[in-house]
Amino acid sequence: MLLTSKMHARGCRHTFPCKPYATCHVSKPISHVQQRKKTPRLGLHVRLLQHVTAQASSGQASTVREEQIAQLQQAREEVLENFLVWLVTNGVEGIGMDDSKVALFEGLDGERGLMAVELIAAGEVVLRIPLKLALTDYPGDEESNRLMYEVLYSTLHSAVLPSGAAFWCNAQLCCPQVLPSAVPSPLNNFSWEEMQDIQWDPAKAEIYSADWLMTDAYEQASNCRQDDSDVPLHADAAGGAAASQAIGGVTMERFRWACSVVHSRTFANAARTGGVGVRMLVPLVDMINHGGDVTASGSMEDAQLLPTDNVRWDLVPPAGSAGWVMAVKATQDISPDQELLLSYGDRASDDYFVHYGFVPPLCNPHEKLGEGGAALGLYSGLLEQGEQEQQQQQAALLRQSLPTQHVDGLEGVDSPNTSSSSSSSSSSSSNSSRGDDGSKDRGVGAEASLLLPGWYKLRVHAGGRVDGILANLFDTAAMAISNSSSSSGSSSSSSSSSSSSSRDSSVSGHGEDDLSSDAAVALRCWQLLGGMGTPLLHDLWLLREDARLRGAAEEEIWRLGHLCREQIEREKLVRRSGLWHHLDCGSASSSNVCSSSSSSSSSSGEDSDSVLAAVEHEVVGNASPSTHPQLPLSTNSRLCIHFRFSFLLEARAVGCWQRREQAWRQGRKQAWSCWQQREQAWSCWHGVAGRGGSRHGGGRVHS
Ligand SMILES: C[S@@+](CC[C@H](N)C(=O)[O-])C[C@H]1O[C@@H](n2cnc3c(N)ncnc32)[C@H](O)[C@@H]1O
Repeated sequence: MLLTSKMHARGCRHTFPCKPYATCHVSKPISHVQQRKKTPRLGLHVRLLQHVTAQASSGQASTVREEQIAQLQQAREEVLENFLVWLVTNGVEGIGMDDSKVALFEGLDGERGLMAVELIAAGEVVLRIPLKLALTDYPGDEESNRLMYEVLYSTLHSAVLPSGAAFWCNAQLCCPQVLPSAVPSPLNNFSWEEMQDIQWDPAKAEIYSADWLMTDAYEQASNCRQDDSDVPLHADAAGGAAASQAIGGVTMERFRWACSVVHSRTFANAARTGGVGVRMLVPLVDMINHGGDVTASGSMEDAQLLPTDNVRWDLVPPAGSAGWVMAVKATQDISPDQELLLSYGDRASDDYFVHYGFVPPLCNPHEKLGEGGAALGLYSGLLEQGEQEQQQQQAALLRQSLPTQHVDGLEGVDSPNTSSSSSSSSSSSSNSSRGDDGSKDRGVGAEASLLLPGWYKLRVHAGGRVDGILANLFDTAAMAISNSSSSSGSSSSSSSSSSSSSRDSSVSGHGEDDLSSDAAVALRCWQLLGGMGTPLLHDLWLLREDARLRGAAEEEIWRLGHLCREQIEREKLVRRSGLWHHLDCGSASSSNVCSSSSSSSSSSGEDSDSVLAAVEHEVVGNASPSTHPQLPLSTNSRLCIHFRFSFLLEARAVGCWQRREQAWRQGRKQAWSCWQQREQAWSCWHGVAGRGGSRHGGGRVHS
């Protein structure tokens, strides 16, 4: 079914090098391989950028740089032109011809994509790619270049190696450089030092574990080869045997590259029986960049989401002599010059960061909302190993007390029956190292003590990961606990007769506990942020200075300056609140959130005040770009900072807002009056969580 090496060889020899455009009647290929000056994105092709940056900092004459850039551009243009010709000669429709509405482009950062050159109407099929050109993992397909990929890295040893060999073979023969030389993700190209710069433990853990799996897979496959053993590495005997054949000549580096290509550029359809069906790397479709959802107003306080993707793909069954085709269809009108964007799925930011090497622009509403997949690390690290069993039992108890529609996905939450006691016991064991144990909490000020009960109720022990369903569950759990307590007129321990009374009341009331649970999330954000070495304001300031040094557009510099100013305001708010001192879970926390100097030097309020003032002076005073050892930022550092900022502050906070928004929308006046009463306290929490500045904006009227 798929293109054989022979066909490739024929196509290559006779088509590309000799008469590229005449042969396939492409009359305007060059204009279709458009150069477009795009706003630089995160997730750049590092090698090229590093090259250019190195030249820049070595102070060589700009003409040398320009020449090099021109040469590189020319080489890349050629690659794309050859690729276009290859596509057209192999039956791809919708690109490269006079009447084509779609063109390939390459941004100055080296990222390619597809764009409309003419108006495309919603519903129109814009591209048709014969699936014979794809690399798939469809097992029965003898002709295919098997990309035996089965979602988990652990199976890659029987997967990518065979495909790798075949795949490179194909690529050699058609357009080798069309695939990126390195996928700009931490998995692929972060040094050890850069890894430390990530500062977000769940993401790091994911990278380490994927790294381990890749290494392990490679080693197992190599051993298999060395032993000349026929023992399959995988339950699928064909895959195992293929792996043993294909390892020859494939270096570890190449193997890792193949894994990241597979991860960042393949699509899978859904299997009839559920789960992933056939995984495909489809040329050209793999050039389409991601467009995710945004909130309608651009503010995370808005619950209405708008998709920014404008195309989707469908598999079209064979008709007549033609085989399977992947059809790319517009899902909304696309005007000329607009980029074609495909949704890679509703994922949390760390998923994009780790596997694709970019962070969605502020803000990604799917941090908490994805079903199961959008896992959050909000509560990671709270659980000591030994507690797991106990927590599972408690979770089982809680299950009984929740409305059944909320139970799916529950992994572990304190039981209503035992919430007080278990909270205090677990807080002493699991949080002692973080300094947020009960003794700290006892010293918290009046406003905070209003909020902290929710924190206890929401203590989550879900193996460190919390997903969207679970996050909502926490609310429900808190509601159930609180309502059953209040209906019985006593504390949470009185909710032991879980079941029916808590079910009923949990459905009707969402107010105070919703706020409490938001506070719990906000507090957790605070703590997590506190665990990071780099102060947020400093991060933001670095981003802005970097943008200025890079000569970024005024708009971008202004935006970053604006974010800095907002953050300064938040930090001032937190200082004024008094909560600052009470909730200081250690000097790292305070300095991290609220100062721009290193954690060790800023544990005292005065120190950090003066640093804040200094940054304020720089930011507000719009001083000329500062010199700083980290400047200009490397691509990876910039990516890390965006990740920290976007993921931790904005995304984490959105959960609080969305849930409150929900309460408002559902007309829960109780929630609103509660909100008003706690206005003061909330400004503090939201200052911490990063949404304080815009809370009053947007003209929303609640009565
Ligand atoms: C399927 S490929 C898309 C084509 C890719 N731009 C290229 O040049 O080959 C996925 C990669 O494109 C980049 N990418 C896709 N969507 C992006 C986005 N919204 N922002 C930044 N980079 C994006 C990332 O580097 C990602 O790993």
